[in-house]
Amino acid sequence: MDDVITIRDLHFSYSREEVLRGINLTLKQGEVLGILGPNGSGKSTLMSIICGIQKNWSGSIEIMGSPLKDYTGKRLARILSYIPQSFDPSFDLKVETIVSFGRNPYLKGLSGPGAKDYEIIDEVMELTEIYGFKDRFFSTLSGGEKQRVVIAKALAQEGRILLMDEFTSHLDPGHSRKVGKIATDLVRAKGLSAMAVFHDLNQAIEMSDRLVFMKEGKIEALGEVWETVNPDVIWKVYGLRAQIITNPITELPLVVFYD
Ligand SMILES: Nc1ncnc2c1ncn2[C@@H]1O[C@H](COP(=O)(O)OP(=O)(O)OP(=O)(O)O)[C@@H](O)[C@H]1O
Repeated sequence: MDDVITIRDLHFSYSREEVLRGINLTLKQGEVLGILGPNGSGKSTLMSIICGIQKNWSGSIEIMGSPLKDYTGKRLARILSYIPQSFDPSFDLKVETIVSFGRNPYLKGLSGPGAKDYEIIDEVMELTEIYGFKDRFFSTLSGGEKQRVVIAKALAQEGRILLMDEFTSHLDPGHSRKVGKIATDLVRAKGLSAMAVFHDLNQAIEMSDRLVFMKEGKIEALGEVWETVNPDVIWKVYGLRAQIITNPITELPLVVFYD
């Protein structure tokens, strides 16, 4: 498998204290890489560096074989789609308009989206089950509905790499599974690659090919699910005692906490 993102010795600090302290990891073509770790361990910071929001980092990051620092914003946006934890537009806009922003990296000059763009916009709104309220204003939606709009916008961007930061955390269990599955099925069907931050360990196990456990800006464990999910790692990372059993349906690890 080729690597679509390669990160070597990444360091970053917002002020004096380092938040990322020597991160080494790769995202392989076609995989979902789940990122786990307690609050403040640096997961969102890592995502925001990869998608070009945070700048003053040191180390090396290559995306599709080119240094991240060589990308323009528009070129990066055609490759990377970022789904943040929350999205707060400064103006209240209709759902369809927000989803259509996903097509911006493809538009020329001041021209708006064309027929082909609208085909894609409609398709992703159907997929994420928001088509029914495409003419409503964003501010009138529930938290979970808003999150589905943000996911649709990212899908409309058609990046080869999806970066998803706790992207199902506002969703009810039904939509969380459904939207999670849409994203991972899409990654697999279209040969995309994804990095996704999770807090729910069992959801991360189900959705990911490999897992990264972060703690205090460092990687504690990295590898396939059965290699990384064990009581020692969970104790070190979260300070929680857990037993790992085999999920009788998926045959994947199932984490049961007993603290
Ligand atoms: N804009 C900022 N300015 C200063 N410090 C920040 C800023 N954003 C994050 N931090 C700090 O950086 C550290 C890592 O934060 P980050 O948001 O990356 O963690 P996280 O693992 O994503 O946490 P969570 O699970 O709570 O979302 C934390 O100590 C946080 O307080």
